[in-house]
Amino acid sequence: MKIAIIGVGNLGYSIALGIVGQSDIDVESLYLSKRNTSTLSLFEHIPNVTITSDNLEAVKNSNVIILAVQPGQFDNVVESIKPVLDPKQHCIVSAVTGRNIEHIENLIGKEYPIIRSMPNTAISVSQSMTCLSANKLGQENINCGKQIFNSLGKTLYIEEDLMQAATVICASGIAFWMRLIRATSQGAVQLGFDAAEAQELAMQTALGAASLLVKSETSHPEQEIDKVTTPMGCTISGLNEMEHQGMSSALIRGLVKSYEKINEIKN
Ligand SMILES: NC(=O)C1=CN([C@@H]2O[C@H](COP(=O)(O)OP(=O)(O)OC[C@H]3O[C@@H](n4cnc5c(N)ncnc54)[C@H](OP(=O)(O)O)[C@@H]3O)[C@@H](O)[C@H]2O)C=CC1
Ligand SMILES: O=C(O)[C@@H]1CCC=N1
Repeated sequence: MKIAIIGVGNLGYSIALGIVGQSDIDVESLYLSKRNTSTLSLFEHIPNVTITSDNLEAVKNSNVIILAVQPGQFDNVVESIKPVLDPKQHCIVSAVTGRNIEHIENLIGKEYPIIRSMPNTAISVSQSMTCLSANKLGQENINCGKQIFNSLGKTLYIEEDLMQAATVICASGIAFWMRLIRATSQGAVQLGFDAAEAQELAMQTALGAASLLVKSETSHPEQEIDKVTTPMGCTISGLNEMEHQGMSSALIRGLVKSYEKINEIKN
């Protein structure tokens, strides 16, 4: 694959890190394009990686075009690369929030494979949960997206009308889980651990909890909770207090609030 990432900011940079750190993807070349390339020095001496501020050069020399600019920058960027787009050469993979497939087709035409993707920043460590949807040609070429995103975590193909919800759960979800881990660290410091120890305890326990579900056959959180909550013990006391304080409710309401906000972004 010859890949171009157009817009190498928070997300594009994470995708680039994932791609260069992953030997499972057969990448012949990787173009990283943004206006100010000084932030890309980490990639300077990596074989097959070209850093450029020329989007047209990146697109001409690639066949998978990953778009990772801000929604407000998207239309101008797509219009500017349109003259060098070729439906026989290019598969378009957009990671841009709130710009749906119909919108992209209206900009470039229906004759392109278009894959809409929603990765998260854990793609930099090959642990993204990436949701994908596609137009008809994109579905026929879905392997070009799956080859990349399956190597950098897991993928789920979804109907496009679930993409906003997927963004909240998976992409914003990184921030939500970080805050839960941070709050656990703060509690651990109050209970006597130093900051570094506290973070290690919080991180590894979060990883362990998720791994139990990923690896077990039963895969239901409440079954794992039952194993830990000794009758009249400390776990159930703490857990019930958290629920009295609205933990599940706060999380669900936060997810719904994010969803309401993302739906305010106009196509
Ligand atoms: N951050 C996240 O976790 C996630 C973000 N997203 C989506 O990904 C998209 C990008 O988000 P994020 O990475 O946070 O945003 P950033 O602002 O960090 O990145 C956007 C990048 O685009 C570059 N850019 C802007 N204009 C151009 C242009 N004309 N040509 C080439 N590059 C350009 C900017 O660099 P420069 O100014 O140097 O050109 C910048 O590095 C958004 O649509 C967001 O909704 C999706 C999932 C997760
Ligand atoms: O917060 C946002 O709007 C974007 C979409 C998902 C992650 N960042």
